[in-house]
Amino acid sequence: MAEKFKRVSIIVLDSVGIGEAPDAKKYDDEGCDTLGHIAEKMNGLNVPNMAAMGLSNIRPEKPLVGVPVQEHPKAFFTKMQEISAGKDSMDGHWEMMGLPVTSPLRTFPEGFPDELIKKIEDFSGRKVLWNKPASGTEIIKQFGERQMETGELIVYTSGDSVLQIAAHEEIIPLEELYKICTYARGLTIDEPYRIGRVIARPYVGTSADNFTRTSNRKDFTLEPTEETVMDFIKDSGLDSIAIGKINDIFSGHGITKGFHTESNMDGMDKLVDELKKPFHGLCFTNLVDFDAKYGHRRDPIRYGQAIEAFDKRLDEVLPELSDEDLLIITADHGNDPAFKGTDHTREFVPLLVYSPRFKEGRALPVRQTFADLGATIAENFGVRAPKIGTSFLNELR
Ligand SMILES: O=P(O)(O)O[C@H]1O[C@H](CO)[C@@H](O)[C@H]1O
Ligand SMILES: [Mn+2]
Ligand SMILES: [Mn+2]
Repeated sequence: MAEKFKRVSIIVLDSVGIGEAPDAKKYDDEGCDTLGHIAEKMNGLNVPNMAAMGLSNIRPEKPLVGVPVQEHPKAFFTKMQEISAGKDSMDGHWEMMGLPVTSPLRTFPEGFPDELIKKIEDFSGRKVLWNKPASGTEIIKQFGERQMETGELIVYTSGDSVLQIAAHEEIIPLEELYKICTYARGLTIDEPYRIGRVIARPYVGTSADNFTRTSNRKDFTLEPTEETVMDFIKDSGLDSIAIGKINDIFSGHGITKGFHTESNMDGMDKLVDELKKPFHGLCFTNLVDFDAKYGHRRDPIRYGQAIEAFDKRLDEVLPELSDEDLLIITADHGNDPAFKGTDHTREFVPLLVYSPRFKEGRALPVRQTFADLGATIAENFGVRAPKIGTSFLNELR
């Protein structure tokens, strides 16, 4: 196969947006800017690796505080706009792989209909608590102790198309929680519910002041409605390695090997391990802590520290790359920790494209859809192209 790069590694920094999208108003997200606000709150972001690649060059008109614009950026850089209707992980990742979600998935700002809740109660033999939007860490503070006494299910949602069930691991065993989620997933695939994700949210602890969620979180995502670039890669006999929640997001489709991760750092450990082996194809990593631990929690300082910790781990990634490697750093949506509310924000996402083969990078045109990424990878491996998306492979020289 005459591919340009033998290995393509994508790292999705979950929710690390780079400024409001042109359609942010439609989502009531005007003024959001995940990276920009974090860099301000940190009084400067210390990310030498991404800085050298050209992170601030993506927006020279408003560089990120502490991230100098480079005269000779090491990577090709730009930002991408999302065309999917939603601003959740599923929409973002599917669109990257050529499958935008154009008909909006259902959201339930008033809670889920009684009929659906009743079915979950009948199936589980447990009563449902709350059934409204909430922040996951707050809701277990509020109801965790009660759940420990009564065994009720804490069901909540957000601005996204999600049905989440929080359950204390010692009260509602994991296996039972997953069973209930699988049942709820089955009920909510088609209209009138059509929910993007059912998410199991297990936690442990003895009282409200020490409840902590565990990495046994599990996302039951809708099955992709059509094949994606992931399938095209796998079907061509190439490796398609998934690290973190990628496997859940694609319901295992188009994946030859999937790794569950405990944290961003665990995700980076696994990526470095894979890079040390001679794979041929795609390695697709999602680092979810940015979103789950800091974005939804509206904690800009710890969010910023996590970005700095990630950048430091690039010190171990970069030496593993040869001229036959392409490394792509991007994100799936925004989640500005300095913004109102606790939901995702409609933003551009950064795109850094690096190979040791490049003498120097430069600006790529702003991408009109995340699908340009999938189109580029498909062209690289000579596999079927997605229905939408413009490859920028030829510009990488
Ligand atoms: O507040 P927590 O439980 O982290 O939930 C958040 O996580 C979901 C998935 O990213 C979002 O839709 C939001 O509800
Ligand atoms: Mn996400
Ligand atoms: Mn999220």
